[in-house]
Amino acid sequence: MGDRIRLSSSLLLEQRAWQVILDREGLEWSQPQPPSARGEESFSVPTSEIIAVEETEIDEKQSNRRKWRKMSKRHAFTVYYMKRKRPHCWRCKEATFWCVDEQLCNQWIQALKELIDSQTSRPKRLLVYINPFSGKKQGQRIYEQKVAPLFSLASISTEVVVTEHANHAKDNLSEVNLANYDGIVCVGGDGMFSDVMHGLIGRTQKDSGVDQNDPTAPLVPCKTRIGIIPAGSTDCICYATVGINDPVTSALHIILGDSQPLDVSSVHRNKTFLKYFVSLLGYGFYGDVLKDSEEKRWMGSVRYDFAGFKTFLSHHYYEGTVSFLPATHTMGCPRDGRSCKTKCRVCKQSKRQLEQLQKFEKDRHGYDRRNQWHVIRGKFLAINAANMSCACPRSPKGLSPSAHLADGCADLILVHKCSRFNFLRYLIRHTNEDDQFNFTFVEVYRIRKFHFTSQQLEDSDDIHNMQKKHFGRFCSDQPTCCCTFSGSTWNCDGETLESPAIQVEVHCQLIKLFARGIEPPSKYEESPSMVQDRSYVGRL
Ligand SMILES: Nc1ncnc2c1ncn2[C@@H]1O[C@H](COP(=O)(O)OP(=O)(O)OP(=O)(O)O)[C@@H](O)[C@H]1O
Repeated sequence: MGDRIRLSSSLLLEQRAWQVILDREGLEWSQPQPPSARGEESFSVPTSEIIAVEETEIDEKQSNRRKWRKMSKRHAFTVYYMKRKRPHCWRCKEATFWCVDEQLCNQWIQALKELIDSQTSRPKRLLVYINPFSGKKQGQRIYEQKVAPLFSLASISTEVVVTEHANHAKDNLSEVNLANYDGIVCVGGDGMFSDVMHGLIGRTQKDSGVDQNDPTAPLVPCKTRIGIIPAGSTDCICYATVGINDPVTSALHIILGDSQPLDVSSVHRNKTFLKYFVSLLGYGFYGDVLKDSEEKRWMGSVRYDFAGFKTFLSHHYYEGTVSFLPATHTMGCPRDGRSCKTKCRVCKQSKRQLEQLQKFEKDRHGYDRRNQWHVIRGKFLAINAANMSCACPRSPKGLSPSAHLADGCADLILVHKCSRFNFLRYLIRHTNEDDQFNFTFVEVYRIRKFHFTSQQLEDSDDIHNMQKKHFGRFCSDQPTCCCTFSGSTWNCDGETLESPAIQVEVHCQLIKLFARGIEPPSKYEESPSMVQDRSYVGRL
């Protein structure tokens, strides 16, 4: 605790007397004379984890309790704070302290309010977009029952927009006055997040006069943070940045004003902007699974397993050229086993070094980077660019377990043509402890930029004519292959993208989320056992 004590009083909690101390570091309560059987009891909540304070309404039953009869008047205040329930899962807890007089009670409430207000990173006004059709169509219910009461407890005002069509949030963000809000919240899945992200990045570039179609234009980072309340059928971005898909935990990250910078990659074809992604851009296997699953939406969530199995059996491979610029500014590499954690040092240092490198490249205008590009021609079962680990409940370590959220890099994973059995071994390694990159047919690089051109496009300027002319070309050297099409689709953060040639660039820390990355397990162990175990949310 800090040395500047603001308040120190003897207060009652759960009918026992405690010495309660408040300073700028937080709130601490301990037993002045611990009963010998119980041993010393002391609890603390850091300021950054105090959610709210309220004067407590005292009902008849409470005021008639034996201990209270000694006091002439009854006054109490309740402190709401964040408690780690299990790894990555947070809850709002409460502790009610009883004071001997009204003046003391008001003094405590005032001091706690001042302390909470000193947390300037916390949002006061939020713009909330809810997709009513996300996942199991529970978005609105989840928001109203689990999230809105917490926002109101934390005195956050909200403007809620229930989306009426695809891209509603994106379109809306092009015209709202962003200065009116401290953050944007999306309630839905990865698609909804993507809508909000595209809206916010597009708006920021437009306001700054940056042309998104220019692949060489440095993008302006967005100031407004985005919060994700997971309610979709796929919530991978929330999982990879918070560690769990839990609406209450995400709401608490927003309330406490967490901030997690995130890299965003842009996808262009020549001078046309196509899309942004923060998680995965996958061609071949992951593109085909997505395309097939989109055609089978009527199957519900089982469509992903079905499409995955079918795509695995079809075993298509794709020919093309990948060229990439390796990341030289970062001290991390894809197989170093150093996963991205809260306050990641790799991300911080990489950002600093990238800024120096970009300044050097700018100063030496015309600096020839061509000789630094690597070129790989081949036949690929999958080409994946992972901007983050891409961990999800199905694959808790993700496609690239050591990829970082904010280091200005992506991990480019090239899975060359191999037997079905070997490809199955590769896929299985995403679910166990073994290194999924330890195969001769898998290459992985940490990169800043990459280009891909499919074989068809290299052969001709007109891809459509080429598909007709060379139909089945890729099957010709694999007689058993039953392939009836020659190009794959890109899986761009769960949205399909058709383009036989793309240019990708990672933009370091372009956006910020209300999150803090993955907390190490020690954080959970440090969390104090609490005197009261009444969950605020549990009562809602
Ligand atoms: N009211 C609406 N009607 C139809 N589509 C909408 C609506 N609001 C948002 N969308 C679109 O729905 C898409 C998917 O949304 P979201 O990711 O929230 O749900 P999901 O169930 O997880 O989706 P998916 O199953 O595609 O992963 C988004 O691209 C978004 O633009």
